[in-house]
Amino acid sequence: MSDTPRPALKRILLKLSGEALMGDDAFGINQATIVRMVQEVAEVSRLGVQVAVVIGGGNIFRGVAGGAVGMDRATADYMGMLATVMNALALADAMDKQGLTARVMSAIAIEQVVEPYVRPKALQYLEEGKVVVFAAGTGNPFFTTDTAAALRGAEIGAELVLKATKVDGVYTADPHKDPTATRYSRISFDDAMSQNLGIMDATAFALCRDQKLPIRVFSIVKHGALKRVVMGEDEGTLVHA
Ligand SMILES: Nc1ncnc2c1ncn2[C@@H]1O[C@H](COP(=O)(O)OP(=O)(O)OP(=O)(O)O)[C@@H](O)[C@H]1O
Ligand SMILES: O=c1ccn([C@@H]2O[C@H](COP(=O)(O)O)[C@@H](O)[C@H]2O)c(=O)[nH]1
Repeated sequence: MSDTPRPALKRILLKLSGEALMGDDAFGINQATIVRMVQEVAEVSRLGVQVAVVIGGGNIFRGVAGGAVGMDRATADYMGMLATVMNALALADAMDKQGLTARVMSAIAIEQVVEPYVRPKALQYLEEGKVVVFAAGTGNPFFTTDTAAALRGAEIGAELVLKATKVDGVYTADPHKDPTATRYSRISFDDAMSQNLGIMDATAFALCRDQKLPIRVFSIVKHGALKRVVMGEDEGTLVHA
């Protein structure tokens, strides 16, 4: 019998920040960065963990920014959702190149480009060991891909939502703005919401809280951090019920 450590999780929902895809660039997708991120995903997928991904779009377009310059907010949000479809296609392409089998499923019907989100089909792909990339967020304006991650995570019965971002956890304040901010190793949903911690939106926190679906926030920039989370090691911040 092998004594190789086994993953602590069977099925995860990984939220990848769109902004993290930029690497050190000003916008868009940095090729070396996406390849490195996909290597980390491939490592946990090959351990037998079922991986579903929700990808953000902040590296290409944010509806709230479009709204701020006078564009109709809902129209701007649809543009933001389409931006996540572009990221999802790039991610799936990079996954296929690394020997993973990826399937992109969109919350908005664009069937010539990607298949629509159908829950039983997504579950089937996960059981088959394919990586499912959920594109177009929730399919509704006025939401975010963090909320899509909470929603899809609950729908597929993920044990944990992993928010992979540029910071290494939840801080007392935005660490990019307040250098004195300190990191929590764990925090309850109620405390995160009552303190208005901007790492995720309140809708995402509330949905995960109600569904008793914990979130772990960790750095996708830190090599090996994703695997450490999957192996049940202490990494980043746990947000719990
Ligand atoms: N209390 C906090 N703790 C940690 N980070 C925080 C906090 N408040 C705000 N932030 C900011 O939240 C950012 C993380 O958000 P991130 O870019 O991953 O989310 P996102 O907006 O969903 O991403 P994207 O839209 O690019 O997919 C961090 O880079 C950090 O600057
Ligand atoms: O369910 C959703 C998800 C996203 N949007 C719009 O897309 C952009 C990009 O998503 P991020 O979560 O910011 O990465 C977002 O700003 C919204 O404009 C949406 O409308 N509905």
